[in-house]
Amino acid sequence: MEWKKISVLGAGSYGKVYYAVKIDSFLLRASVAVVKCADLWRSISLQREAHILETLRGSPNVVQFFGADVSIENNIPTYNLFLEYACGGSLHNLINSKRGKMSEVEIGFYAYQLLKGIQDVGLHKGVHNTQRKIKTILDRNFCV
Ligand SMILES: Nc1ncnc2c1ncn2[C@@H]1O[C@H](COP(=O)(O)OP(=O)(O)OP(=O)(O)O)[C@@H](O)[C@H]1O
Repeated sequence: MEWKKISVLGAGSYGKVYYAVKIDSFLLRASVAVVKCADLWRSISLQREAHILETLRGSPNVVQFFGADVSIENNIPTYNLFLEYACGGSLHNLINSKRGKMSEVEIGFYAYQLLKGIQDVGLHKGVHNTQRKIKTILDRNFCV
């Protein structure tokens, strides 16, 4: 059973981000994920991200890490990092869609969850001393 890349969600400096599905025809079940892809030779930042997310598995305010592998795409070894799909898009896009205007209640709502996520990252020994970048993406309930 393989993940099938369906569409491009975005891109980072390392490569592209895809929406992907995996169909289990035996159990009649479909799973969705996000796949971040980079040429293997320039995937060090993604590998580091995988390591950090691995140590944060189970944290409710951090996107879940499903695993990583290497595949051959157009004869090029490609590193794939599989993540929980956050269907709400990025907090940055949400703020832009509101032309930068948010109520105090909304700001408090997102700030609280953001701080909870940062706390999870900060509490984890494995992430200590690692340069951290926090990306805020939203789930279907518009929670960080
Ligand atoms: N788990 C996810 N669920 C939904 N969309 C995602 C997810 N992860 C990333 N994306 C989408 O892909 C885009 C790029 O992702 P990513 O966070 O890796 O890039 P970046 O942080 O902008 O890049 P860089 O790390 O090079 O600065 C995001 O802006 C977002 O739209």
